[in-house]
Amino acid sequence: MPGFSQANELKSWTELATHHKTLSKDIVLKEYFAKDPQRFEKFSRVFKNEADGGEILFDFSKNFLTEETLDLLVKLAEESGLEKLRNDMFAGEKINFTEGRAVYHVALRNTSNTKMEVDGKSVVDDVNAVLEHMKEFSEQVRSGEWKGYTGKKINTIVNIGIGGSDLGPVMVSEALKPYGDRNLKLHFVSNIDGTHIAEALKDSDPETTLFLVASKTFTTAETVTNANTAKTWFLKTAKDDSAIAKHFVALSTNESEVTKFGIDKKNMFPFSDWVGGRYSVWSAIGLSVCLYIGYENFYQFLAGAHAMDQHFLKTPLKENIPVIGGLLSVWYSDFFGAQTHLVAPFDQYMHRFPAYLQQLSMESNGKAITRDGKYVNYTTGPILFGEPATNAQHSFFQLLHQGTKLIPTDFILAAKSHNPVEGNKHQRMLASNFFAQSEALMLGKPDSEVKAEGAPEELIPHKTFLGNRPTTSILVDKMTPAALGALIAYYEHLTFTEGCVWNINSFDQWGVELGKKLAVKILGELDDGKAGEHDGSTSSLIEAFLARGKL
Ligand SMILES: O=P(O)(O)OC[C@H]1O[C@H](O)[C@@H](O)[C@@H](O)[C@@H]1O
Repeated sequence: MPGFSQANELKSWTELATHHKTLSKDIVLKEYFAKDPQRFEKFSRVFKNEADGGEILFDFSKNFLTEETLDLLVKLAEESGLEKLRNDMFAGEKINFTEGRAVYHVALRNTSNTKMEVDGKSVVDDVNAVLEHMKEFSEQVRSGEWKGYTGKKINTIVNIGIGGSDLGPVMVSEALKPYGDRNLKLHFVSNIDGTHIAEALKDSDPETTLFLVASKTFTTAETVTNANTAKTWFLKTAKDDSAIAKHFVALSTNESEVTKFGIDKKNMFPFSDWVGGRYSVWSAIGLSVCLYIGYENFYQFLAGAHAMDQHFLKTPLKENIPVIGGLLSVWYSDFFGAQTHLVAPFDQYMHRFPAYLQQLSMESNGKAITRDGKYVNYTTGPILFGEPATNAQHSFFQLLHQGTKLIPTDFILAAKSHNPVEGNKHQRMLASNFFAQSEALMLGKPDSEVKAEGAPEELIPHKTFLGNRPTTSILVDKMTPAALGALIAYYEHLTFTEGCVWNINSFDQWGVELGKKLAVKILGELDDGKAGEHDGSTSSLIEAFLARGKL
């Protein structure tokens, strides 16, 4: 445990509160840029990705910060014990103390084969053995050497998993679609809603479909139910249990449940309990990605994340990109009263990125209890949301520009498009929006300008934009596997930084357990056709469902 309980007991927190009083009255971003021609240089950082030689430019200069702010925020990180907690994570210490586990997803992408141990035992060989198995298997499936039970090549992959066993694989395979094998059809089935599996099966042929049952625990009701439905569907045609080995593989930590389900141990891709669900795309859970983009690209994805890990581990805090991102988030949440964090990728392939980040951020830092068991005296994890731009501009950006809420926003763009259609015209239009939005959010539109445009007097307030809305712009060279890996690792370490300052355990998820237990009890009542003891609303709703939903 660190030497403090509540973050707001720290000296730097009090100093930040005093600093905030003056800064919040004074800061007008456009004026700060006019006053300081070096502002961009001071508050932007370039990440050099050793994995593929690419760069990512993080421009923090359109945020509410001065050199004093940054110094105080760095002091806050130091006082909160960020360096120790970070080093403990990289040393395989059990920093997820409520579950007695190490937090070691960084060991899954240890492409430099650095010594990494848990309980004094190296994990490097085990990690590499699974990667080797993934390589061999993905090459067999992609080449057609791996055949279905009737001797046909696999052309459809159905990943059955939910939460961290779904969001990472689906997001990454969408984001890296330009690297995908278009002869492979991918489906991701997560929802217990029968529609999800039914639609995937309608589109599949049992002779050529491979099911990946992805579940860390292999006890998640949705996944086990969907996997059993898939097995029944498959056996209806295949008839023979021995055919399962060619069509079902498991990605899991739970060998006994996997074998009970009927999947052979040799078709199981294991990982360890020190991999949290929302950090598991780097593990065997990423097999669908590996199959789709091929092992070399998957390895590059890991290497890009590893490069960001090294940056996070070794760079002084003031230059440390994810640390700055995390500290800014704390700054907005706890001193400016921001409730949200918007992430808008200007990249259609990244359309599931905000959904992925929702689990990463909100499952990690949606907590209110400090590491020593007290209720926090301040606000913690923001509500993260987002949509790809420019679509988002045409829906909810109205609230960003003229609403009453402060919404710290990240904009992400890759300079080089994978599809430079029409002589790159689309890309130039996309990029012009990326620049225009952050500029407009900062500059606003004063009433004098609206007036000069000839707007009638009564419309002037409606057409005025106050501006001074903070944004972080993230410019990637090209969205390669290594760039995406680094970008995800950036958000992971940003989330880590926030959780450390707030002194909460970012690595458990007890909050999702309650709903699961209650649902099991009510399922029994639905099976019996009678509502049990509930409040008036719940019983009536159950009765109404039973009356209307009869098959
Ligand atoms: O991989 P599993 O074990 O099926 O878990 C799937 C999901 O279940 C729960 O909702 C949480 O624990 C998530 O963090 C997890 O990702």
